[in-house]
Amino acid sequence: MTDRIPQVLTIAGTDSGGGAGVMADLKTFQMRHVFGTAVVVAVTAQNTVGVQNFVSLSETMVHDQFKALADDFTIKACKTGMLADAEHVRFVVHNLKKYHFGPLIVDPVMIAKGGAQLLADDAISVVKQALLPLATLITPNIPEAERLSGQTIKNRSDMQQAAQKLKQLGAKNVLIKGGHLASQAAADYVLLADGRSLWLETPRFETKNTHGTGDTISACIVAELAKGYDLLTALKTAKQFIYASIANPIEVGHGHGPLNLWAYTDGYQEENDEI
Ligand SMILES: Nc1ncnc2c1ncn2[C@@H]1O[C@H](COP(=O)(O)OP(=O)(O)OP(=O)(O)O)[C@@H](O)[C@H]1O
Ligand SMILES: Cc1ncc(COP(=O)(O)O)c(N)n1
Repeated sequence: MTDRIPQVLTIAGTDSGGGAGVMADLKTFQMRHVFGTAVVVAVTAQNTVGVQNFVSLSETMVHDQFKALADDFTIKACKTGMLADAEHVRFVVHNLKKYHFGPLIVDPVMIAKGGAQLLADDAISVVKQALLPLATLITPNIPEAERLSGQTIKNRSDMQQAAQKLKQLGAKNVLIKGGHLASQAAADYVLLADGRSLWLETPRFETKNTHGTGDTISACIVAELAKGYDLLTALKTAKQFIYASIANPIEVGHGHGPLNLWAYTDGYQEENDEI
């Protein structure tokens, strides 16, 4: 039997509200025609208004989930999201070194849209020292890039400088998401391993429904890499996917609503039929 469907993995926290974290990742994987699996690091009680509570899983549960997947699946690409604290970052790093899950996208989730802290302060240095050097691509938003690079980011030139610093920390490729920058465009900066750089840009769509945008764009990149596309093609597809998901809003909940993952169409089905 052949592995016709690429299998991918998210290592993150759940969102009971279904818009971010593991749930957003699995929904994105499904929409992008790959088979999604998950190692749950933390469980949040969360909705579109905010995070009410969360608990992280035991060391054994984290290790056992990794082993269960490694024993049975051929994972082509993976990502990390909410990792809770320093201890859990170390558990995850241990497993990422032990097993081969393909290219790793590190989405260094720190603070939820509603303000809840999803990564303890003591974890930042562990992320920098132990996780970043394993990353094929790191995808911080502006506050996360500021924290990791140790510089403030107010404009595009600051984004470019910060990306160089993140590369020096060991991430092979860098995507700094510009959603939090006050600008008319939604402009993200890409610095590639070979030194090439570019801006990925769409119009900014005015909406409060942007819960899970960071999770969704990184999950889409994982899916495209698993299907065999090169990183630049994966990044461009993911940027179009996220724009369509934001610019065709659905109304769910009373706070920052989730994205419309049905909005993007790219003819993937026809392409697939020819295989
Ligand atoms: N209003 C918007 N219109 C269009 N694109 C947007 C908008 N807001 C964010 N984006 C895009 O969505 C992607 C995620 O960006 P953002 O900087 O918001 O990440 P994030 O803070 O990690 O997301 P989140 O915290 O919601 O998960 C980027 O490509 C960004 O440019
Ligand atoms: C489990 C989990 N992971 C990530 C986010 C970030 O998403 P957002 O910034 O849109 O709240 C979240 N809220 N919850």
